[in-house]
Amino acid sequence: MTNIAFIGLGSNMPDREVNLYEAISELAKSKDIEIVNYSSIYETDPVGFEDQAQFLNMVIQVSTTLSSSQLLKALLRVEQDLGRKRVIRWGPRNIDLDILLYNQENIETETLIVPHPRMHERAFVLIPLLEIQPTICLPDEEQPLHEKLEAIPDKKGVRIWKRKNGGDVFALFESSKDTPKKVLRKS
Ligand SMILES: Nc1ncnc2c1ncn2[C@@H]1O[C@H](COP(=O)(O)OP(=O)(O)OP(=O)(O)O)[C@@H](O)[C@H]1O
Ligand SMILES: Nc1nc2c(c(=O)[nH]1)N=C(CO)CN2
Repeated sequence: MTNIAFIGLGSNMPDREVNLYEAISELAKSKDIEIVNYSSIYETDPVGFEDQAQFLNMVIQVSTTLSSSQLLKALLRVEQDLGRKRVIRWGPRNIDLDILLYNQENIETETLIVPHPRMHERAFVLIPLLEIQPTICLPDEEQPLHEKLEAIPDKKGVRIWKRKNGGDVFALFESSKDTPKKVLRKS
């Protein structure tokens, strides 16, 4: 069975762009995960714990044969492989991967809550998610998510960093070499 999930990515430790690229590249290597769409990259003001560097955030859409718990394990493994260290809750991280939505299921286990419990109050999640899927709703909800975004007072804290080029590839530029790295081909 093929499942559709939306994953939120964030990084606020250098090199932020490369961290996002490497996480996406690691996920794309899995035979069980196909990346089918992705947002632009946004630079965002930290929320929750504000005394830290600005983040780069984006959202990707995946098609996967993994269950939600297997997908979480895969995300945690990528975070581990990229050397993520948890010091302060909501503090600086080189990479953070969150399952935002998994099919249109409500999931609650000891280790996994989907939809992500804070996504509806985070412009840094909703703006890239709605870029991919403008009419998306939370499971069992009539209200489209864009209406929840309109209710979030401060959206200034989310600014385009690298617009998805709309072509058939999403090109990330390494800050040093400035050579595009083809990360994904849109299916
Ligand atoms: N939807 C989800 N996506 C990812 N992790 C989740 C989710 N729901 C629960 N978790 C659990 O949260 C744990 C801690 O996640 P993490 O330290 O990355 O939180 P955070 O990203 O800093 O904060 P937030 O959850 O507010 O984004 C993970 O080990 C995982 O077991
Ligand atoms: N702008 C921004 N702020 C955050 C972020 C994030 O990804 N972007 N992640 C957090 C914990 O998951 C807490 N605060």
